[in-house]
Amino acid sequence: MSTTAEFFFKYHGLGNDFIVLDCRQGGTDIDAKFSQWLCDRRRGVGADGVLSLLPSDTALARMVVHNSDGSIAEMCGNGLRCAVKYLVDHSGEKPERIEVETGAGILTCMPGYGTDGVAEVEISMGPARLIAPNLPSGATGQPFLGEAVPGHSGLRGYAINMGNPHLVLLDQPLEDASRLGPVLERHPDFPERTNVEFVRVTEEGLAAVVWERGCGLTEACGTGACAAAVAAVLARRLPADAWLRVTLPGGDLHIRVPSDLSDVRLRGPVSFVFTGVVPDLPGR
Ligand SMILES: N[C@H](CCC[C@H](N)C(=O)O)C(=O)O
Repeated sequence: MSTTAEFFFKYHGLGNDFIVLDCRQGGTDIDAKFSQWLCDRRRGVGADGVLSLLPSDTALARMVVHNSDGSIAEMCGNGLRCAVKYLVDHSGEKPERIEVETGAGILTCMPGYGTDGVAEVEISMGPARLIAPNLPSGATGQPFLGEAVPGHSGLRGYAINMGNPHLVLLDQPLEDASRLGPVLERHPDFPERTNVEFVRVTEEGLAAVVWERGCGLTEACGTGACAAAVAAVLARRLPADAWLRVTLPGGDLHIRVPSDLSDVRLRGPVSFVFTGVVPDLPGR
């Protein structure tokens, strides 16, 4: 099924790249096959995901996140920053804040402006959730913090949910991401699969590599950076209520974790790349 969007708009946040489709007029989203094709870096446009913007009764738009494997994610931090740049730059206005409906709730986004429209976006990401119901601790309503990952006794993980699931491995070598990421993404105690963060605590904050659910290794991951910072604060390795720098392969994101975990903040740059005409899916 194609979409009611006539044009696509390509953006990235630190190299985590997305195709934005504005479907608010016709209201028709794409299906898994169409998003897989659009994301194909040889046969399609190429991206880590597709962000469909649909009508919303409660916000400027509802954002649906399609991973490059065609699966749907509840939330995407870098993607929401890209969607905000599209929505604001095409509005003819320069609002201080806008609201977007996501799978993690209605989130408030604060654009920062440069010479070419929105240059940076801060997002109020909402709370970090700590209960992973299928992990052993989840059955008793306890958080999974720094415990041995079932079936991987040498790994200690933090299950942090930012609307989407994350398994954070503090002090795990970043170079293990391509080997261990695909195994842990499909860990049986994460029936919806999970994103996996490999994190080193540094003087300035964190260094992280993320194996993303439904995408694989990416240059950056907004919700992953938030989950990594929450884990480091809970482990008392970094301070709460302070802006922390998370260095990813594509660059730096800044995260602020409140001591009550109620409203995690994500801030980072966003770039427009190009636009094009949405063709019908070949062979359909
Ligand atoms: N692959 C993720 C969605 C995109 C998250 C990431 N790109 C971000 O910036 O938060 C998932 O399935 O949960």
